[in-house]
Amino acid sequence: MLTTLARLLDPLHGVPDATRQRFEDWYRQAAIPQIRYVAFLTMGLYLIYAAIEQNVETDQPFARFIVHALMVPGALLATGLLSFRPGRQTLMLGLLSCAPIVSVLSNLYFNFGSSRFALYAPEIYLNLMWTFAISGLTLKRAMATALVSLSAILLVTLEHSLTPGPQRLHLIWILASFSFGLLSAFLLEKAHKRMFLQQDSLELSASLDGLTGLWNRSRTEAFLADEQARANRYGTPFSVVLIDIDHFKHVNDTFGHAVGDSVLRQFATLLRENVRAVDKVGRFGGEEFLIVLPEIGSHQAVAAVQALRRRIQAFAFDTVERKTASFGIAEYRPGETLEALMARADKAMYRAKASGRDRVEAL
Ligand SMILES: Nc1nc2c(ncn2[C@@H]2O[C@H](COP(=O)(O)OP(=O)(O)OP(=O)(O)O)[C@@H](O)[C@H]2O)c(=O)[nH]1
Repeated sequence: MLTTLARLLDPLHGVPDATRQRFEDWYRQAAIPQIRYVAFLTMGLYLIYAAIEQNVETDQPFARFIVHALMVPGALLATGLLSFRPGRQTLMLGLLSCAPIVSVLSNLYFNFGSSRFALYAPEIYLNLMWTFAISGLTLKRAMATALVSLSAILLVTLEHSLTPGPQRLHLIWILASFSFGLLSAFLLEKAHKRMFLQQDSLELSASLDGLTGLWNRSRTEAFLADEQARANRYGTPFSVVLIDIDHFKHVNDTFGHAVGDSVLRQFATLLRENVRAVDKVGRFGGEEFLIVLPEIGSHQAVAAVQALRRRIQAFAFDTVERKTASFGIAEYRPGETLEALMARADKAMYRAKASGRDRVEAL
């Protein structure tokens, strides 16, 4: 019940930290173009605003010009330009979080107390909405920025708002813009989180083998390529094991395809449960499987795979009881192609078959 409620408020509630981190990275990348265009557009609008303001009879026209034509547009221009620099995104978000606060403070400094305040106050409301709904900040950051702005506004205007008069209307508009802004930011973030989770589960199901739930062939090959890149970069070893169930055709022919499928599923579970968490187990096709073993050479791989072979040999499969498999191990040789590595594993596996099956061979 509580978990359902928490999930309703935050679709990422209870997901592992790594998934949350991936969401944050994904969200940041998605928000960058939005931040860039919103920053440039707002900068343009501020310049128009400053030009109009110069033609209106106001006090402190020079100081207003400095803030509205130089400081705020300057901060927005810097934000927009920094969005092109991947290494400067923290600075960009810092600027983006500070600009609305500076803008609200300047507005209060110039206008509060003057008879023209009602004319200039809408900028403050707009600022709160902007911070939450369109700036591109995450809910957490927008909330921090808007709360600082709101506290400043309340501190400065509260005394006037408490006495009867039009200032009280100002409080209502502040409350309205804050709450509408907060609501849209909350709903937007929720929608983004849902979208991320959907995309994530689509990506995952596209990487899995439908029958066994293991990684499919193309995903396993991608793991292999990652390991090869890591080995070439850091000089760490890794090994692969090609596994083929012995006389599997006999299972299909004797007990039918459904039993064959069930054996494949149980076999897959056995593989998954008897390797390290870092090992990647994939179904390569039919009754053939591949395990990628990071950080270990063929010597250690043989010991690990012998233990796995014994577990399979001793396992009581439904209907067919005993089933064995043949294993071919190859350790990556720096500089060789993945085709060459796989060809050696394949050769080792056929050697295991030729030597009587239920064996482990390394090449
Ligand atoms: N039930 C089922 N059978 C499959 C699946 N994919 C492949 N097969 C069967 O797996 C069998 C593979 O047999 P073979 O490659 O001839 O070899 P084997 O009988 O395992 O004998 P050895 O490999 O020489 O020990 C074939 O009969 C395929 O039809 C599947 O998804 N489900």
